[in-house]
Amino acid sequence: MPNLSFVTPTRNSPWGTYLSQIDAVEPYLGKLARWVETLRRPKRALIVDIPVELDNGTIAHYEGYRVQHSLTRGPGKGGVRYHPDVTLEEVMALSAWMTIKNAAVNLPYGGAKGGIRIDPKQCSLKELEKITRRYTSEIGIIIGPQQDIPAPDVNTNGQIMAWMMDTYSMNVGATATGVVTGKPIPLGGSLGRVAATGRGVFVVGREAMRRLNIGMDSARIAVQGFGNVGSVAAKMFAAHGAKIVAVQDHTGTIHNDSGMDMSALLEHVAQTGGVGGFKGADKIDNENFWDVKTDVLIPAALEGQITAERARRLHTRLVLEGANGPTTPDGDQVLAERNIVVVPDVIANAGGVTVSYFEWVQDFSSFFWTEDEINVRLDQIIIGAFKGIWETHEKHKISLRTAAFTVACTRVLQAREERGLYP
Ligand SMILES: NC(=O)C1=CN([C@@H]2O[C@H](COP(=O)(O)OP(=O)(O)OC[C@H]3O[C@@H](n4cnc5c(N)ncnc54)[C@H](OP(=O)(O)O)[C@@H]3O)[C@@H](O)[C@H]2O)C=CC1
Ligand SMILES: O=C(O)CCC(=O)C(=O)O
Repeated sequence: MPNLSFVTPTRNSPWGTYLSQIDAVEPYLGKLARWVETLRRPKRALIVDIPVELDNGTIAHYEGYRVQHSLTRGPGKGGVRYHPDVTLEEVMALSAWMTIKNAAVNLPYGGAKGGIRIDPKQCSLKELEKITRRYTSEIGIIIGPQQDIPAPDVNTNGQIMAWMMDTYSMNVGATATGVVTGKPIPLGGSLGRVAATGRGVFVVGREAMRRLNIGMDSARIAVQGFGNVGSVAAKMFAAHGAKIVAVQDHTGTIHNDSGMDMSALLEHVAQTGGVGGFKGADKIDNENFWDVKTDVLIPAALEGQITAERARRLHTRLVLEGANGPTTPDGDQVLAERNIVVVPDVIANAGGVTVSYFEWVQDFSSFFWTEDEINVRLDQIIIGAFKGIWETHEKHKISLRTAAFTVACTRVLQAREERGLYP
């Protein structure tokens, strides 16, 4: 492990996972490998204290982060996560995966990510607004439409982006719609952004399934996480004939061997807040989710879910990583030994940031596209990027993850070399 004094990663922790992915790509970088160390260090990491007065009158302090892993190919870009387990180490890894993802689909961005260590389910709407506004002011010294552009991630949404945009705009004295993406449509948001990540998961999955001869009509799919990414992906796969046989979130794990009715499940989740208790499926133990017989498994929750132990139990042919970093290095090794194909996060979930890029471009030009135009362009970019990664995987006989990293790191390090080091 490189000697960064401010984190202590382990082999399967998020930053440790990212570092092992960089180790794997190094032999495929040719002469650019002399620059690889730049990828093992974030360019800039900001830790902020967020003091707020709660509804009961007490003062609470939350820890917030914004990490800009790379600014080599353009401004930082990446979401903001609200979760009680957020740490600097996790945000560093998430920001580094943004560098790789943005380069893998050739968007003109570096990579960044932010987060607050908080359980937003315990906060009132008023408290959430205060926390978001204070966090935005604190990280305001490093974000901006040309510097670093946040977006939604776990437990953040259009409302939070609206507060961030408003706070930043008040602080700079001008409306700056391009400072965040994933905004509501009336504030310069883009059509198609809410569904974009799940749509990208579906499009990449369909491309991979075609290459692996997995028929859509007969495909059995399990999804972990039924939020923005998992629910849209599940709905799209079901609409194209696949069977969603298992779904898991914090409220439980449900299973139906004949496939579930997605409209009814979405309705149930809208009413009750989770998949638990859904009448159209049986409840099973959470750990048994990993034993369900499937063709495609979509982890769409958090990091570190597919451990070596779970990877040994999977009955599937394809893992489609909707979440960022869901597979540990040990899990990845077991999947490779078992010939289970993994389409990595950095391409499988790149649809969201791609439409964020469209939103940013639309905000700058103040000219807005139709949803059809957005979806056609999204599909073109994602399918083209996946094709290039697949060809690299076949050419070097390497995993799709190492192939995606080869394409992306080559772009980042070429830019690094051409920019040079000194002001
Ligand atoms: N939103 C986006 O545009 C993008 C998101 N991603 C990644 O996709 C993943 C999901 O993000 P998103 O859908 O936006 O987040 P959401 O907050 O919308 O949903 C997260 C989902 O995961 C569930 N979940 C959380 N922890 C667990 C767990 N331990 N076991 C089972 N389920 C769990 C949540 O359940 P519950 O509600 O019950 O807590 C919820 O259903 C993350 O890794 C994120 O970084 C990647 C690219 C873009
Ligand atoms: O839309 C964006 O800018 C970033 C989304 C994100 O955080 C991700 O892709 O993980």
